[in-house]
Amino acid sequence: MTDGPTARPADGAVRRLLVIHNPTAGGRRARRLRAVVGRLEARGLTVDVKPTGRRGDAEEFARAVDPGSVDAVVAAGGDGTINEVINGLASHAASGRAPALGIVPMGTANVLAAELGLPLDAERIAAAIAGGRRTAIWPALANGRVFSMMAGVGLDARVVERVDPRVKRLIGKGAYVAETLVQLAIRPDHRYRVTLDDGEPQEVASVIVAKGHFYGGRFICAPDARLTAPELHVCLFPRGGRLNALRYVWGVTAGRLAHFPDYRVVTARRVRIEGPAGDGVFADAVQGDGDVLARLPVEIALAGWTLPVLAG
Ligand SMILES: Nc1ncnc2c1ncn2[C@@H]1O[C@H](COP(=O)(O)OP(=O)(O)OP(=O)(O)O)[C@@H](O)[C@H]1O
Repeated sequence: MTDGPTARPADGAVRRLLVIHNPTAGGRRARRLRAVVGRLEARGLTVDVKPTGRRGDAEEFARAVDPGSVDAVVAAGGDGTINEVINGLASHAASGRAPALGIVPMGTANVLAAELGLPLDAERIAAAIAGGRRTAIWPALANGRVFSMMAGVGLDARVVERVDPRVKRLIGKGAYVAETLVQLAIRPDHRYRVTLDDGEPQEVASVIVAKGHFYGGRFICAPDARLTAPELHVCLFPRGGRLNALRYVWGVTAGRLAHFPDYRVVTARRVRIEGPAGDGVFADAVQGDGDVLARLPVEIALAGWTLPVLAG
């Protein structure tokens, strides 16, 4: 992908950075960020750190960036903050002028960092950012909102929607395990209609639309999905009821999904998901990159542009 007419270094080097930092992410791992910034400055980079004050700030800060004045926008936070930054960079990327995205993983699961093979120690994070090696990823849209790794409808969206951020801060990933158990016990048995491209609608209990092959940490639902491929991998969990939900959760966590005769992964360019009217107030949630991104019905498709990511 080309960078367009900016004043960026012709050699693609990364010299000027805007770091967008969620100070509430991942139990406040501020020390990691300080260490990374120190190492970047020691390498001669100009680093401007902007902390977010509330949800939505990261997206606004990234959207307001002048692509001619920074070489990279670094998201320092969890997958939710990275997702916001990517949404903010979307219009720049659509016109081929996006600064590269850098990542300082500070979240609970850090799925995007895992997918890109990014390190977690300060020295190697700084080296990946300063090194300037870019990987072009193909994000997708769910009702116009960008996601880079996965969108889900059904049990996982319900867990994402209901997990208590305070519990997440206290016990990290355990909060998702606890909320999954709660939802397995209390969640109504909803069914969804999924239409892939111009095919016939099919009924499922849950669906995950994957751009990357890791899910919820380092579980794998769509083994062949790649961020760098312009393709959606649609994971279909057809059977309803609590026992099947439990079986699917076990299949994902134990790496046994591929052995389930009813589980399928198919590729598509467009996915439409419709569902019940939820609890009567809100339609069921659609999670994207681990946050609620939309509500049903949802149209999912490739965004149609690539984003350069500093992947080391
Ligand atoms: N200053 C802030 N105060 C409150 N919420 C924020 C702030 N900045 C960002 N957010 C929101 O907090 C949510 C969670 O943040 P983030 O994903 O960065 O961290 P996390 O929840 O610790 O990690 P993970 O997503 O891996 O579980 C995001 O959806 C983001 O929009």
